[in-house]
Amino acid sequence: GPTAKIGSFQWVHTSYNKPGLLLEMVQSVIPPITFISHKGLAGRIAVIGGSKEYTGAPYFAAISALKVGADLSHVFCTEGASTVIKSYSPELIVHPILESKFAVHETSEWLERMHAVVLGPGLGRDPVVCLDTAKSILEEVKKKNLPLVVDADGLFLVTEYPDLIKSYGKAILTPNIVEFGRLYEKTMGEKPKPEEPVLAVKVLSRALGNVTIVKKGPNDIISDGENGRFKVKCYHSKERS
Ligand SMILES: NC(=O)C1=CN([C@@H]2O[C@H](COP(=O)(O)OP(=O)(O)OC[C@H]3O[C@@H](n4cnc5c(N)ncnc54)[C@H](OP(=O)(O)O)[C@@H]3O)[C@@H](O)[C@H]2O)[C@@H](O)CC1
Ligand SMILES: Nc1ncnc2c1ncn2[C@@H]1O[C@H](COP(=O)(O)OP(=O)(O)OP(=O)(O)O)[C@@H](O)[C@H]1O
Repeated sequence: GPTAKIGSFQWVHTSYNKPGLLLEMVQSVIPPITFISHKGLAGRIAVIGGSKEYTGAPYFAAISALKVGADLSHVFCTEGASTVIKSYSPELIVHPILESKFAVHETSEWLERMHAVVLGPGLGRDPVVCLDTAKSILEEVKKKNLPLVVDADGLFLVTEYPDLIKSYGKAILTPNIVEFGRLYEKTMGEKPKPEEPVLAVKVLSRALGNVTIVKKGPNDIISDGENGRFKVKCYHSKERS
């Protein structure tokens, strides 16, 4: 299939046959540099995640947003994670508010200015922080109609309450094989059939009202239940990123 080189990774996009299409798609999302733009216009990202135990995952999500071109990256985490994440990088803006009783309100005010949200990396599964606060924050994200990526413990939350994400067209779920299996079983009432991995992703996406699912693995399988069903194969060293 056609290939495009991005950094040291080579991606093969298997269902489109036009050479260079992926590169064109990437170019189309890069904003032009002009003299009238200012810091923030190329992307303000919110990462909801980070707990006493897990500080790496939210850091990587937030710093990756900056590395691919966003201007500002905020992390909304617990007190215990905050100083650690701040000291990984002076570039991140870190709000230690997830345990505050005003967490939802305060986060929601910040969300007014955000362009996209990532929910779940390193969030943990605390009944209050994850199942209560993060749940309410997800509702706020939906009210504001913001693009949303749900990963890690955000997927745990969504597996507890699949209706939370149902038919939210701006959601992208990024389960690994284990997270996918749990969400599939909860939603479909049976385990996914391993012999039909692509169909399983499509079926789950449909059952959740066509949210986009990126099932990670040796082949990432991406589907919105209808169009653009494809596999992305990633050729690089076995060391993963
Ligand atoms: N540095 C940080 O801040 C990070 C923070 N993170 C945080 O960690 C927390 C727990 O997340 P988790 O994935 O370890 O636990 P869970 O979902 O219970 O699964 C455990 C079971 O699933 C299996 N298994 C797992 N992955 C698999 C795979 N890809 N492919 C195949 N099998 C796989 C695994 O099998 P095993 O390897 O033991 O054989 C085991 O049986 C969560 O709070 C998250 O936010 C992480 O996101 C990482 C970095
Ligand atoms: N067996 C594999 N061989 C090569 N690359 C893989 C393999 N499995 C996963 N990957 C790559 O690693 C990425 C993350 O998939 P993985 O299954 O490790 O998810 P994860 O456990 O949620 O990891 P992370 O928390 O780092 O996102 C995939 O998108 C893919 O690019």
